[in-house]
Formats: sequence, structure tokens, C-alpha cells
Amino acid sequence: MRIETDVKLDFKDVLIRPKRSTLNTRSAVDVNRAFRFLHTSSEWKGFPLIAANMDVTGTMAMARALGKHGALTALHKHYPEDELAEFFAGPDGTHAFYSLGTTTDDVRKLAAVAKTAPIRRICLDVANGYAEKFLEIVKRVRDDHPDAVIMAGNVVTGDMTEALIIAGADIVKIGIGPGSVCTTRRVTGVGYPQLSAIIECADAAHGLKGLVCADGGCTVPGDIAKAYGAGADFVMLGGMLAGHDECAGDIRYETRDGEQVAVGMSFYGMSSQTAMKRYAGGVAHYRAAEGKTVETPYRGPVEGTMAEIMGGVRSMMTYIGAAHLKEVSKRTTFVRVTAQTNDVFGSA
Ligand SMILES: NC(=O)C1=CN([C@@H]2O[C@H](COP(=O)(O)OP(=O)(O)OC[C@H]3O[C@@H](n4cnc5c(N)ncnc54)[C@H](OP(=O)(O)O)[C@@H]3O)[C@@H](O)[C@H]2O)C=CC1
Ligand SMILES: Nc1nc2c(ncn2[C@@H]2O[C@H](COP(=O)(O)O)[C@@H](O)[C@H]2O)c(=O)[nH]1
Ligand SMILES: [K+]
Repeated sequence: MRIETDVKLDFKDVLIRPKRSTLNTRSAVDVNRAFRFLHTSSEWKGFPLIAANMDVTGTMAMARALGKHGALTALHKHYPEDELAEFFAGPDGTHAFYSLGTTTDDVRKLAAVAKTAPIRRICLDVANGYAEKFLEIVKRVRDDHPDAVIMAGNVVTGDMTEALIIAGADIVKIGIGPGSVCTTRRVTGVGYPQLSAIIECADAAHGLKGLVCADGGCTVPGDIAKAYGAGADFVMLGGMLAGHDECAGDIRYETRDGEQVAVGMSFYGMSSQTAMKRYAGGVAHYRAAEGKTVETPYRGPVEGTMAEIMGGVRSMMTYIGAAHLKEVSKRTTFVRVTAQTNDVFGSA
């Protein structure tokens, strides 16, 4: 047994210190980034935000809506083959990642879809990116798809970030246990504070000309700003994008003053009992669920939430004098704090 005694930090442990700046308006900053990828010759430019490949948020409707802002969506892996082929052959396919896990059927389905439609972005997603087998699958998908941008994860340490990049990932997805509907830390005791994970993995990835996507744990636009400050190239969101019209799932209505009002929508983890019942016929006898099912408030079109997120990021940039999103991490100084906000009138 060993104990690491350095303090590792979460979003809630820091704030971004303001810096003198020549930027006089939030309209003058550029929230887009242009990336070249290590293993492919392609280039991408846009707002580096990705909707999570969860049933509720990783939808084709989400890809269309976020695509308008230059942001991306990792489609969930349960769409039928023919729907995926049609989608990736069309114009909205450019705003999406094709997601898969590591089963033989996942790999077969990708090959089948890729025969009829161009798959330019692939999200190889497993709960535990530390398995030896995962590296082999990353290598295999890289060999089979030399021109696709490959994002792979999840991990939380520099050593495994490097291994995944060397195996063929262009982007490594960072985060074990920070998610809004995740119960991994509670069930297994495993995890890593997300801000430190981003800082350490971004450093490792950038040293090899790879990129990272901070996945999970953002609860407010300020957390997304902190993730970019910590060195995240992309940020993936589940819970913050749940509850919108573009999500999959039923809206719950209540009658108020004789009128039907939309109030809530369900949201669940991909390792929850809900997901396992739907796709595996139940929780395997040797496993425990590592995700939960919740109801989020119904929030209408995702447009409003995107405006808040992008407005928050723009404002952060003027506070620290970063005209381009690329400069944010260089211009970020975090201060450790013992409190974030004044909640005397509530926390929203
Ligand atoms: N970022 C995070 O913290 C987490 C994210 N998730 C999300 O939920 C999705 C579904 O997760 P889930 O169904 O649990 O698994 P995955 O779909 O990620 O992986 C399943 C494969 O990995 C094997 N495996 C071995 N050890 C583990 C482990 N500790 N946890 C999970 N799988 C393991 C499984 O075998 P076997 O089942 O036989 O053991 C199976 O072959 C993931 O793809 C991910 O998107 C889930 C949990 C954590
Ligand atoms: N441990 C679990 N993690 C999960 C599960 N389903 C999804 N996820 C992860 O959460 C993020 C989204 O996080 P959020 O804080 O933005 O909501 C997602 O991308 C996955 O990595 C789960 O069942 N268990
Ligand atoms: K995910």
C-alpha cells in the first residue's frame, strides 16, 4: 500500500484569478479553436465542446443543434446500423463522433457503417481505459481507420494518456468517476479529482502532440472555463446538456392552473440499472450498477444553454485577457479556495 499525499483538486477547489487585459468587450474574443491531429492529416475548427455519448444526450438532434455553434456530439452507440450510415453520409455527420465500446459486435458494426458512409471521428469509450485489451483495440481501430480522428478513454493519469496516444488515439478522454449520474466512486472507491486529472493528462498528451477531452463533472459554465484553463482541448458534457428538446427521453408534464406544463425529463448513466436493463437484459450477476437514474428539470431548446455556456467562456476570456481560446490555459492562474459562491439566496 502507498499513499500519495499531494493534494489533488476538483473544479470546486479553485477559481481563476483575473488578470490585466486589453480586451474591452466580450464580443471581441474567439471561442473557436483549430486543431491538427497527431495521427491524421485532417484539421478541425470549431467550439471544442462535445455532447456525451449517452442515450439521452448523444442524439442526432443534438448533433444538429450543437453543430450550429461549431460544437460536436458523440452519438451514443445504440443507434441501428442503417440510421448511422444514413446520418454519417449526410451533412450533419461532420458534427459527430461515431461511438463504440470494445465488443466484437461494436467493432463489426463500425466496419459495416464505414463501408457505406465516411466516418471521420471515432469515440472509443469504456469505463476503464486501463485494461491491456483496450490498448490493443485502439491500435486495431487506428489500423482500420487511418484517416479518422480517434478519441479514446477514459483514463486519469499521464502514463495511460501517453500509452493511448502512442497506440493511435489523437484525443484522450479524461475522467473516472466525476459524472453527474456516475456512482463509480461510491461503489468502487476508485477515481481522481477531475481538475488535477485534466492538468496532469493534458501535460502528458501535449508533450506528445496529442490532445485531451475533459469528460464529466462540469456543473456550471464556470467549470467548463476552468477545464479549458487546466489545459483541456475539448470538454465533454452530459448532465449540463440533459433536459432539452434535442435529448432522447420522455418529458414529464404537470397540470398547473389548468395548463399542461413540461417540468422534467429523465437522465441516466450508461452503467446504470436503467441502461443495463435496456441493453443487456439486466445487471450481470458479478457486477454492480455504477450509474444512476435521475429527473432533470425540463429546459426547452438546448440553444439557451449553449448561449449561457458560450457567454460564460467569453466572459472568462476577457477577465484573463485571452483573445483566443487557445491562449486560455497559458493565461490561467488558479487560486485555491475554501468557498466558491455566496449562496445566501440559493445556489442558482
Ligand atoms: N467515466 C467514467 O467514470 C465511467 C463511464 N461509464 C460509461 O458507461 C458506459 C458503460 O459502462 P459499463 O457497462 O460499466 O462498461 P463498458 O461498456 O465501459 O466496458 C465493458 C467492458 O469492459 C470490461 N470491464 C472490466 N473491468 C471493468 C470495470 N471495472 N468497469 C467496467 N467494465 C469493465 C467489461 O467486462 P465485464 O462486464 O465482464 O467485467 C466489458 O467487457 C461506458 O462506456 C462509459 O461511457 C461507466 C462507468 C464509469
Ligand atoms: N461512472 C459512470 N460514469 C458515467 C455513466 N454514464 C456516463 N458516465 C460518464 O459521465 C460523463 C458525463 O458527465 P457529466 O458530469 O457531464 O454528466 C460521460 O461522458 C461518461 O464519461 C455511468 O453510468 N457511470
Ligand atoms: K462519455
